[in-house]
Amino acid sequence: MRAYAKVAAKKVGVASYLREGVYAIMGGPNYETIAELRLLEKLGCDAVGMSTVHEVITAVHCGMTVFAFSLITNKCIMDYDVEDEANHEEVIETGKERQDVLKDFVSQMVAHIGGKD
Ligand SMILES: O=P(O)(O)O[C@H]1O[C@H](CO)[C@@H](O)[C@H]1O
Ligand SMILES: Nc1nc2[nH]cnc2c(=O)[nH]1
Repeated sequence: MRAYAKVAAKKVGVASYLREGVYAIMGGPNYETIAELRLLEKLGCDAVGMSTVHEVITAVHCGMTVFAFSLITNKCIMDYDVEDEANHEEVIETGKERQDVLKDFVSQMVAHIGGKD
C-alpha cells in the first residue's frame, strides 16, 4: 500500500509533498515542549502526533491490515529564540485547506484496495 500511495499522490498532484519517515506519538493534549521535540529528533523521529498510533494498535489488534498517513499541519518550533509555537488553530486551518486533496487521495487508495483502478 505504501508503494501505491506514491502512485495515488502523483494522481492527485501531491507527489512532491510526500515523505516517508518515523512517526512518534506523544500523549497530548498539549503540543510538545522544545526540549521534548529535541529529544524526539535525537531519537530519529520525523513527525509527531497524538492519535494515529493508538488507532493503528487497535486496528492491528482487530486483525486489520493498516496503511497510515498523516497530513503534516504545522512545523515543530525547536528554537528558544522563536516566539511562535504550534497551535490548534493552525492545525485546523491546514486541515481545512487540504481536505479536498486528502479526500481525493483517500478515494484513490480505497479504489485501489477495492481493485477498481
Ligand atoms: O495525532 P494527530 O492526527 O496529529 O491528531 C492530533 O492532532 C490534534 C491536535 O491539534 C488532535 O486532534 C490530536 O488527535
Ligand atoms: N503531538 C502533536 N500532535 C500534533 N497534531 C498536529 N500537530 C501536532 C503537533 O505539533 N504535535
